Amino acid sequence: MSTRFTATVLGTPRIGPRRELKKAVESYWAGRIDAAALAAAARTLREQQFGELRDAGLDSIPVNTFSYYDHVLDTAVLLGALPARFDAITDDLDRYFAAARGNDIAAPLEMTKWFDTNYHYLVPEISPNTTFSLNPAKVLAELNEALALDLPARPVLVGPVTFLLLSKPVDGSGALLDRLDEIVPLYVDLLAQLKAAGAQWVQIDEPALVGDLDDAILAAVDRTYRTLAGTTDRPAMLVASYFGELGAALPVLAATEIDAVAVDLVAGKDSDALASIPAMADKLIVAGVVDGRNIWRTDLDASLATLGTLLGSAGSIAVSTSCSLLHVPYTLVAETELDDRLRSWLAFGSEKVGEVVTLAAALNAGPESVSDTLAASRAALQTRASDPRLHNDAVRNRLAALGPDAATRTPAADRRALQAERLGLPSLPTTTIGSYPQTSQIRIARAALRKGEIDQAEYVRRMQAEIADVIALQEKLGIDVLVHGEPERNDMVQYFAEQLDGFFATANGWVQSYGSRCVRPPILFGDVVRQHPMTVEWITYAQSLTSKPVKGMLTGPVTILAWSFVRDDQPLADSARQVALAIRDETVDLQAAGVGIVQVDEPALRELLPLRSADKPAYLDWAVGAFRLSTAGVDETTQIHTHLCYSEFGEVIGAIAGLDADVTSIEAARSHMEVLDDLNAVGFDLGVGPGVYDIHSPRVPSVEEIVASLRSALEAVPVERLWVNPDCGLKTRGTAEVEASLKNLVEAAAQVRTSL
Ligand SMILES: Nc1nc2c(c(=O)[nH]1)N[C@@H](CNc1ccc(C(=O)N[C@@H](CCC(=O)N[C@@H](CCC(=O)N[C@@H](CCC(=O)O)C(=O)O)C(=O)O)C(=O)O)cc1)CN2
Ligand code: MET
Ligand SMILES: [Zn+2]
Repeated sequence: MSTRFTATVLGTPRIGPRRELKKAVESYWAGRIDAAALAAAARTLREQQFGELRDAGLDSIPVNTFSYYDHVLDTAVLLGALPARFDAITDDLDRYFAAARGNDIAAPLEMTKWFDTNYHYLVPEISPNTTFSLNPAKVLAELNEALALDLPARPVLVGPVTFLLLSKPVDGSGALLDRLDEIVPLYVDLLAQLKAAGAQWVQIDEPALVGDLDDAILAAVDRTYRTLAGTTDRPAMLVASYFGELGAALPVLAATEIDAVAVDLVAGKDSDALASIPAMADKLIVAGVVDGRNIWRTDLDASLATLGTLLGSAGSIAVSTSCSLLHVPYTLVAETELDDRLRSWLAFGSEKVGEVVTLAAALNAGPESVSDTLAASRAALQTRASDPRLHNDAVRNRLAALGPDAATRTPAADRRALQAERLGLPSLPTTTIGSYPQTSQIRIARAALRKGEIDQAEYVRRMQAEIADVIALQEKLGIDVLVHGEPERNDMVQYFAEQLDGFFATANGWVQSYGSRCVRPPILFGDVVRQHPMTVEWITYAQSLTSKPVKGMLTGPVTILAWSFVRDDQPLADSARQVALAIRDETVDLQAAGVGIVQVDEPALRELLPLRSADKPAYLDWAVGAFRLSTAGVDETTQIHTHLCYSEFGEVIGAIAGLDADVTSIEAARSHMEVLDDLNAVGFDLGVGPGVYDIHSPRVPSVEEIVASLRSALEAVPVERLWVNPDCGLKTRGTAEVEASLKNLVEAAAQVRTSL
């Protein structure tokens, strides 16, 4: 077998340490730079990164983890599987971006969550007419680029089983695993080409195998990897899993001739199973002991112990991250405002690479060879465990004193009548989800405040002016329940985290969310305390400008946790109750300020759903409980709304009903209102606003199509329960298209009302 390596990572961030790729791609879209300039910017980023990984001491370096937009879209291109509607676009790059973002004639591919992360991939569409063909230009180019720098480059591919399981059958396609016979030969061909180009190793990612496995999937794994590993004309083959354990897929893979398996030893529990599989004895285990999903410094002693137990199970061991570093920021070096103690607890991307190298050195040359590093790590873990900021007795006592009724409201039917009387809304009330366009004016004002170029009073004046514009626009359009537009929020999670004790925010900790869009997940490190109201002044200001009701707008506890880096020293459920209490206090303050409707968004409810069925009920139980705790502090005349998006809701439909929110706005435009039937099936009988148009595209929906959506919704939901709203917030859209779309939405609601 080929030379074995000892230290690697499964993948890397790619947006650029200062979001250089985001800026280059957005400049290309805006026509400010050409394709050559974009390619040059991308190449510079890759070469910098390659150099850093090599200099850090990795002896196998992933390539082809770069992407202009998304690696699943790249895989669809690799396999010639873009839908025919993009065929007319002759330029490769423009066709690629059209598939990602849509254009005037063709809708983009759907976007959905990458397993249980906040990264979104584009869902390939496979129709009976899809004729797969191999387009290896990108992976070969990135391989050659790395080999030219004399790097131990390991091309990374999304595996055939995962690719098909993540794709969507369209135009009457049947089970997609049946299409393996068409794509496995392309992988065989590609493996030969990678070998000919000089690749010693290839990494084939099969994260879908950490989900529920049935016999069909296991048979597909067996068939695929017998074929792929059985070809002799190939590099050494690593099959990588992450985000959980391989479980039953592990012995199946081990029985094939693959050379190495990567296991996630942070999220999964494959280490015991590895020991009992004799076939592992001549393979390499790539042990994912450094957490690629979270930002805490690794307990190196514990990792060494884990590695030690694996030593007897395999031919050899390499140290790695649990998954790609795509999900963490580049480096702590960019965080200039952290206090030194906090900093010592953390490891971002480059620090994790350092941990991998240290662990590999300890394995190869003995722990003495890195004793100083091990000692520093131990000391940092100690200061973290003993830091007083981790515990707040007042919060813990408050939570302990809450009875079960703290999460229970008056029965929904009783609330409905009281709220109807208080709010006096027309039938089919119109509303929006919260945010209005985050214009560059708004972001520049925030940047100016940060740099001290304007003071807080000036910042408040500018945000109030934005709020006044948004209120005026909604009044002009004739919307019934108004929002303030969220201009003051850099992000719907970070905004709250910045004001809560127990969290800290990063200055440059950007992580790709989708395409060129990034987030800076806050870091939850201690008990959560709300020191002061977080939204009341903005909402009451907005309410002072109009006689229509303005919704208070909050983010729910599950979503705040899902989009943060969370503490790993207590169950997530406990953290959720602490955050819930802070949100609950905010709802009560909004109510006291006269606000009659409060929306508590939970777009990430589905995202945190565990990947294996056995773990799902316990999650849904605490998640629903935390939401209810956050919303049951108000009295029955206050109408609670929630909002859900970005997912297939099938598996969480029961939980949605369990939230007991008076009104739920839910993404539905792309799924054609099917979600309403699903809600009926679980006896859901509360208010619901199925999104009537897709906000992810700049296209303005016509009155007729919104009318058609509403009529189809009315087949599933009685008029008394139906609300009219877009699919999600409008922050990524332009002002002109928002105004045109909402005008049509109001008009459509009016037409349907008069026809009732
Ligand atoms: N956390 C989170 N996860 C989520 C979502 C979400 O809203 N939040 N929604 C879904 C994903 N959708 C998303 C939609 C939009 C953006 C998004 O627009 N991100 C912005 C950054 C938002 C932000 O933090 N803005 C800051 C900083 C903005 C900035 O770049 N400022 C410039 C200066 C101003 C300028 O030149 O524009 C700078 O610092 O250099 C602010 O407004 O203050 C971006 O990538 O551009 C992200 C995710 C699911 N996951
Ligand atoms: C990703 S869900 C977004 C909800 C939020 N209130 C908004 O409108 O932006
Ligand atoms: Zn949304």
